[in-house]
Amino acid sequence: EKKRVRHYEKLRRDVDPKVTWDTLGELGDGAFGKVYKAQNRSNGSIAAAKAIEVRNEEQLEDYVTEIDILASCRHGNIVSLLDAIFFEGWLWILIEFCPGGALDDIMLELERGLTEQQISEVCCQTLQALSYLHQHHIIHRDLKAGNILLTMDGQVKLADFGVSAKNENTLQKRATFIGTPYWMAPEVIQCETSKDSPYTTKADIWSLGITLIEAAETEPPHHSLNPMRVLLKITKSQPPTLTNPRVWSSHFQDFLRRALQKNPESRWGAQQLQAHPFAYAGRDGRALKELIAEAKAEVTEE
Ligand SMILES: COc1ccc(Nc2ncnc(-c3cccnc3Nc3cc(NC(=O)c4cccc(C(F)(F)F)c4)ccc3C)n2)cc1
Repeated sequence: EKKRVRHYEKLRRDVDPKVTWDTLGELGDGAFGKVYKAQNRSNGSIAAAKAIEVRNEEQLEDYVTEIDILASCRHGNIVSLLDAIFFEGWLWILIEFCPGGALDDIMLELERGLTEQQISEVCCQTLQALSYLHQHHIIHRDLKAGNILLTMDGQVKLADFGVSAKNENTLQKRATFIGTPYWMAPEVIQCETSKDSPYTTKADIWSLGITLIEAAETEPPHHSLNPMRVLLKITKSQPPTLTNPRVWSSHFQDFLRRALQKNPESRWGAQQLQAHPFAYAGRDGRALKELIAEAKAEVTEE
């Protein structure tokens, strides 16, 4: 019968990506397909390009949600969509290239955590991205240092390299293969059905708290436990705190207390936390610029 071909506003069809984009080299081989660095032949802009093999229209539908979210998110602290092309069974998603890479890779490179000033700058800019997403009723669901990208001038760009499509129906599929649970909020693990779904925007705030501990200590709490044990630990234990509180300010510790409330109702929201002194101190941005310079310098030294 006639193949149903839907039209998606942001998706170009039957255009060979090679006509617009020149692939420069591989960026990594993700679980879903290959990721390349690519340059736009006409304006020279650099992109990260994900190529996914799509067997049929219904599988394409899953990925279109990700493209819709990326296309609708216009914010300085969220990665922006440069192009999306479906050509000869391959879906190409191209977003602005962030030369600094992901925050977890930067900590691996430097073999150390961030300073408190650098953490407050990550906190301030990530909160702005979360505020924007939450105002648009989008929940990230997988916030961690591995999904925080940096530009050369120390700007945070929130990304999501996890399984694509951030929508309810894949939530079920997602639920079957739960990602790494270290950053998961207790209510998400307990699937407490608050109203319609276990997730509320507050789940991202818990993950932000865990991500800031990760930025301070290079690993999230309970990182030595296996994923199954972590689910129990998170739901049973008191909220995690910094291992060595003496080396951190009371503002940082108070911020974590507000974000790592086990009851989502008493957990502060993104807007509220943006006014917290710890996030407010991170408005500057210079400390992150130094972090990138160091990480990049290390690479050239090798
Ligand atoms: C190893 O060294 C590096 C150095 C620089 C970079 N820079 C970079 N810059 C931009 N993107 C990437 C990237 C790397 C691996 C896989 N995907 C990447 N970006 C990407 C992200 C997405 N999707 C999202 O980020 C996304 C999807 C759903 C929701 C959201 C959000 F909610 F955050 F808006 C974001 C789609 C397509 C691509 C190519 N990587 C990466 C590794």
